[in-house]
Order: sequence, then structure tokens, then C-alpha cells
Amino acid sequence: MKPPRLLAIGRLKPGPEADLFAHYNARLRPPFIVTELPEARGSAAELRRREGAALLAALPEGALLVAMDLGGQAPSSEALARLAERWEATGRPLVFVIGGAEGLDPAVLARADHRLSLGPLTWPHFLVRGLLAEQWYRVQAIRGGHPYHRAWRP
Ligand SMILES: C[S@@+](CC[C@H](N)C(=O)[O-])C[C@H]1O[C@@H](n2cnc3c(N)ncnc32)[C@H](O)[C@@H]1O
Repeated sequence: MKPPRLLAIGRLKPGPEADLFAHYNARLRPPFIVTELPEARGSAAELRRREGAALLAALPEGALLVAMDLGGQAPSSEALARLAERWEATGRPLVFVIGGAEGLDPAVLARADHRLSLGPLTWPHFLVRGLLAEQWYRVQAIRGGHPYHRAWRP
């Protein structure tokens, strides 16, 4: 399996958010390859456009782009595991993008093959890295039949 990539705006400093991401990323086989892009300056719209252009320029050829977007589709963990299988079967490099404080530019959302939501709540972008890594670990557990994911509900 090719390693998934994570393109994210902003430098994650040492602290609880970095620890959370590192905790789950260390459990992933293979782990995310992370590329951080600097936060841009300017008005909110300019900043989104500049960050969006940098994100798009950093995509590998043929990338299957999954934009982390609260307005996207919010699947169950099991449905995400099925999506992961489909994405993997394409053989394209899988790239997740996380926006900065102002969110993702419409150009990035338009380029995205999939818009993945963690629910309608707005999460801080540095926390989204850890939440995504945990869900990707859960997907790995579901696909491997590992008891980390307990599917039973009352
Ligand atoms: C602070 S949020 C940006 C909020 C911005 N107003 C928006 O609507 O996107 C920063 C980034 O975190 C990610 N994010 C935040 N909440 C999310 C959620 N519920 N689902 C998926 N991604 C989320 C997105 O990539 C977003 O661009």
C-alpha cells in the first residue's frame, strides 16, 4: 500500500496537537507523509487563494485529492473504510488536504475528488490532523478486523 500524504497549512509546533497526531500516525502502516505549507498573508480571500495555489502546486501528478471540508460528506467509519478501499484500488497517490484558519480556497474544493467532513462542527486545523490520523487508524483496524474498532451499538 502506498503511503497516504497529508498536505496542511501551518507549522504544527510541539504540544498536545502534535502529540495526538504523532500517536496515531506512529500506529499507521504506512504512516502519513506530511508536508506543511506556510500560512499566507493578506485578506481572508487573498490568503485562501494563495494557500490554495500552494496546495494545488504541491500535489503529485495524478493525485486523488481528499479535501477535509466541514461542508463535505460525513461518512461513518465503516463507510470511510469502504471509500479507502476504492481509493486504494485506483492506484493514484492519495492526498488529504487540510486548510488553514480561513479554510480551503474554492479552487481546491473544485479540484478535490472527494470532500470529507468530520461532521458539521468547525475544528481547529491543527486538531484536524490528529482526528484524521485517528480515523485513518480506525479504517485500518476495520479493514484488518482488529478489535480497536467496536462496531456494536445498542
Ligand atoms: C478552522 S477550519 C476553517 C474554517 C473555515 N471557516 C471553513 O469553513 O472551512 C481549518 C480547516 O480545518 C479543516 N476542518 C475543520 N473542521 C472540519 C470538519 N468538521 N470536517 C473536516 N475538516 C474540517 C478544514 O480543512 C478547514 O479548512
